[in-house]
Formats: sequence, structure tokens, C-alpha cells
Amino acid sequence: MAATGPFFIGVAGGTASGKTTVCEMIMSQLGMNDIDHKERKVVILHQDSFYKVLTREQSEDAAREAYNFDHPDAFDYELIVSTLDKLTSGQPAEIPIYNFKTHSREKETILLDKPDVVLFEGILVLYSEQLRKLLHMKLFVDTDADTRLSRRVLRDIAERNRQVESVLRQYLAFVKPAFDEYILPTKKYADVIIPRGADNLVAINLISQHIKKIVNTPASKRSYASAQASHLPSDISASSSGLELKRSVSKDKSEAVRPH
Ligand SMILES: Nc1ncnc2c1ncn2[C@@H]1O[C@H](COP(=O)(O)OP(=O)(O)O)[C@@H](O)[C@H]1O
Ligand SMILES: O=c1ccn([C@@H]2O[C@H](COP(=O)(O)O)[C@@H](O)[C@H]2O)c(=O)[nH]1
Repeated sequence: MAATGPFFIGVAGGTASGKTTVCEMIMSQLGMNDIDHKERKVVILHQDSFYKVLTREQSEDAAREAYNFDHPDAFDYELIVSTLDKLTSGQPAEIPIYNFKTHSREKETILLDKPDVVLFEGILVLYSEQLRKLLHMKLFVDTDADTRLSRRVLRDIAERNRQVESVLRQYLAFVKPAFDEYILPTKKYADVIIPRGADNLVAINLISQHIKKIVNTPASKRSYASAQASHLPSDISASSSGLELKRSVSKDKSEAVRPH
């Protein structure tokens, strides 16, 4: 039976593991970065867009670093599922815009209209069973914890209006415990695990090739079978925790198509 709606790819992994960067590199490999936003067939959706709207009390907690943004309850899974359902039935969906500096949603939204492929990235996109059932391919970006922490500190200071002490306090109180308890256990649901994130050009090339095939197949002829060992290229093999990419990766950064 022909598939309907977009091909949904969930991209999970710890904070600052490179989820967004991996998605941007895939977009770049597909030539989507040169196309106007509204015309793109492949889009990136961020789970951060679906943080719950905080009550006044929760906002006060967030301001004094006592709110847990890494717990599954912080996300509005109902809205996530209804958004994906809408897109599946061919309807446009309004996507909230999240502001990390104010911990709140902006008034504006972004309209997503009939994308072919949605790369849905976020720390807990593989957490909910209901959501997992809507994903046609599930990826886990597996980057070691000290690399992630270093990147998180640098990024949060540069982009999210934070100080080093507060990033580290939040990491110890919430980010690390939630990674161990809720995020890491979702790795077992991944079809493909990407060791080293955006440095793993082999993985990114393979995944991009797979997506290219989908985008180039007319919608009426597409079939969305989940990734099966027999359908994947030969340098991906089954393991107890999903499928692992076995080949080593070129260290030559000049091959990379990292966006700036
Ligand atoms: N392979 C890499 N090499 C160097 N810096 C990277 C790499 N991957 C990601 N980064 C940087 O680390 C930070 C977090 O990456 P990002 O892709 O936003 O992670 P996530 O979406 O998982 O939180 C960003 O500043 C990004 O530019
Ligand atoms: O208001 C907020 C909302 C979230 N966070 C932190 O963001 C990360 C998730 O985003 P990544 O891009 O995947 O790192 C999560 O660990 C939260 O702690 C925040 O600090 N403030």
C-alpha cells in the first residue's frame, strides 16, 4: 500500500550530541539549504518547539534554576502527536517557536505544509511509545558525555544567555540524571546509531542517500517500511541495541558539509 504523509525520521541523543548539526548536514547533502524555506521538501522539526507552556510557579522555578527541562513531563507529547497526525493526513501544521532565553513560546508560529521528509530532533523523541509508532526511521546520535558537556557549556553561553556556573549546576542537577534515566535507555529503539555525531560522515552520507531515494520517488509509489537489516547498505549490521554503523570514519574534515 502506498504511504501517506511525510516520512518521519526521529533523531534522538543527549544534549549537544550534534542532533541539529547532523540534521543540517543531511539537509545540506540533499541540497535543501539552497532552497527557500517554504519550498523545502525536507524540513527539521525541533522537539524544543514543544516544551510545555510554564505556569507562573514553574517560570519562577525556571528563573531560579529549579525547573527540570530534561524530564519527559516537560514536553507536550499530546501536541507533538497531534502535529504529526495532522501532517500525516496532509494538513498544514502550526509549529510553536521556543525561546531558550525566556523559557517560553513566542507569539509567532511557523507553518509547515506538506513536507516530504521531516527530521524530528530532540533529546526525548524516542521516549513516548505513541510517538515512536509515528516515526518511520529512528536514529540515535551517540557522542561521549565530556564532548557533549563541553559543547553545551560553549553553546549555552554563546546562544542561550547562560553563565558557565549555571550551565554546570543545571547539568549536575537535571541534565546528567535525566540522560541516564530517560534518554540513554531510548537508544535501544534506534534503527541506526550514529557514533560521534556530525564527525561520522559515512553515517550521514548513508542516511542522506536513503532519504534521497524517498524524495525522488513519487508520493503515490512510496512505501514506508521501517529500516530493516535487509534493506540497509552492507556496512550497517544488526546489534543488540539496533543497527550500528561498522565502518570507520574519515577524519578529513574537508569532506564535511557542515553549515556555518
Ligand atoms: N562534530 C562537531 N564538531 C564540532 N562542533 C560540533 C560538532 N557537532 C556539533 N557541534 C557544536 O556543538 C554544539 C551543539 O551541537 P547541536 O548540533 O546543536 O547539538 P544538539 O542538537 O544535539 O543539542 C553546537 O554549537 C554545534 O555547532
Ligand atoms: O528553557 C530551556 C529549555 C531547555 N533547556 C535545555 O535544552 C536541552 C535540550 O536541547 P538540546 O538542543 O538538545 O541540547 C535540555 O538538556 C535542557 O536542559 C534549557 O536549558 N532551557
